[in-house]
Amino acid sequence: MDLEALKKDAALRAVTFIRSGMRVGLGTGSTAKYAIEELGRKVTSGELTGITAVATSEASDALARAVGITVEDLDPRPFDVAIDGADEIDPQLNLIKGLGGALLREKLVEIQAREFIVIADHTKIVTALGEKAPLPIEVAQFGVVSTTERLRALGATGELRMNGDRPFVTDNGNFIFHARFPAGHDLTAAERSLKGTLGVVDTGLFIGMATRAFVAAPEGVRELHR
Ligand SMILES: O=C(CO)[C@H](O)[C@H](O)COP(=O)(O)O
Repeated sequence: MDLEALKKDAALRAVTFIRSGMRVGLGTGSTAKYAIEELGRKVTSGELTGITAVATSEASDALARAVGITVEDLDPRPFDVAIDGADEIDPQLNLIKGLGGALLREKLVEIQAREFIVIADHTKIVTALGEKAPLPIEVAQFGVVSTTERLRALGATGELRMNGDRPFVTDNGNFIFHARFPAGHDLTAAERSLKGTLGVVDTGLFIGMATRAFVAAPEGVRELHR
């Protein structure tokens, strides 16, 4: 079974949690895409009515509108459900997110979700965050060299995410630094100092936010709880 089929399996399971009238947070990335498409199918077929959504990126916003979902701006009302992918998932459902470049809007939306469901294929499961993926950190463009020096002083190595020969620019006009830390570095403990670093807008550490995960493997979809 290929990874795309697994991502879709996980996404479809998560969408079964959405009921008519719900306000939904829509994630970003290749797994979240399947959830948005499935939700659009249920909305346009009339299986679900009264759905409103907020998207976590311009790309997901455009996709959601294209498949018939009513998309709104973010306001302080809670979401009944938010569904999104992840780059790493630890046993407590702490996450690394943001390799798709959308971590800030994802965190802004998912922090307001009563139920934040993570969808992924089995390759995203780790025993400790940072095992496989770099940690994406969104940084202001202005002073980026100074900011990355401050991050290096905290033990990070890494580089700016590039788009061809220029730094990748997020939907919010910022850059992304892909940080790596020495083996055994406790990323959840480092969150406060990383976030407190001048020039850092936010990190891809999503600690204590996910309530549930659907993780698809060739044997089937596993449901995980915090
Ligand atoms: O955090 C994200 C985007 O900022 C994505 O959810 C994460 O990168 C997983 O993406 P994919 O489903 O394509 O593997």
